[in-house]
Amino acid sequence: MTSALPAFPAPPALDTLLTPDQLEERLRAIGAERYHRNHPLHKAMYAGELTREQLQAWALNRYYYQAQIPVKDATLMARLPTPELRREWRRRIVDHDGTEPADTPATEGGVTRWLRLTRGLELADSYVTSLEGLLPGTRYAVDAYVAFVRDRSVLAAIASSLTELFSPTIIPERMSGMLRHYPFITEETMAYFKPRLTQAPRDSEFALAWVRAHARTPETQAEVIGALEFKCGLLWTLLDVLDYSYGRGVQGPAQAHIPPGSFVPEGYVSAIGGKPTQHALLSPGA
Ligand SMILES: O=C(O)c1cc(C(=O)O)c2c(n1)C(=O)C(=O)c1cc(C(=O)O)[nH]c1-2
Repeated sequence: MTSALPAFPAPPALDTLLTPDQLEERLRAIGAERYHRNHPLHKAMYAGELTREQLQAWALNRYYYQAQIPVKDATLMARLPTPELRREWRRRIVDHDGTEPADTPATEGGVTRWLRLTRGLELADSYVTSLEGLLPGTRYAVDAYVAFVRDRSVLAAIASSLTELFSPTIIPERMSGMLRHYPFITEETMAYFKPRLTQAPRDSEFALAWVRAHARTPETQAEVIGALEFKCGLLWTLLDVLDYSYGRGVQGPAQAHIPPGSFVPEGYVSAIGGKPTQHALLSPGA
């Protein structure tokens, strides 16, 4: 039995056909307006206005995005029709999952590098990877990305990765702001981000060229625009749910709405009651 309503209906066609340059201009305008670089929580983060516990919550939740990116890419790769496209997507999976120690070159993947950040913030790997303390909103938003690339056209799926066109703007401001403002953040804990500065432009240039070449009707151009809007909304939502759940700065605990079962930092207990998630933290000396 097929369901009556598609999970992600295609948006209505554009009124006019855009040239590839006009389409790219539209996509860049969407990024300038909607990318999570403009989210108030991102700005507060690199301005040094968050507490260590709020950064723990961010890193813990964003781990799920990192962990599901290779799942998303493998889902898409299975749908790609040519060896050239599959090779391109295979490299993305290797970037995130790494290679075997015996492989040449043996590379650490992005998911493992993310754990350096969560460890630097004193979260235990076992707690982070168990996904136990995730906010439900994080889980729904990230799962929607995997479902989107599974259910929509290959063109829309490829276009949904185009937020990476804009990540080279957000990563340097996040890295330098965090290193400057938080004494417990070091180059080592931020190691995840450096390789992304070369990986993201390479990946997004390929995806952009492919989209420019293949979105040549008002229908497909609308799909591409809709895919990028969907993805910007997803990244925005990841920050919205953190903001709502943990608040910002020293006022955070008084503003917090932590859902039952999600990570409860020690500093939130007097405001919200309940118990802190002690097993979330590295044991001293670990
Ligand atoms: O730090 C960021 O703000 C940021 C943003 C994005 C993005 O724009 O989707 C990605 C990443 N990082 C990232 O690290 C990453 O591996 C990644 C993969 C993808 C994707 O859609 O395939 N986006 C992103």
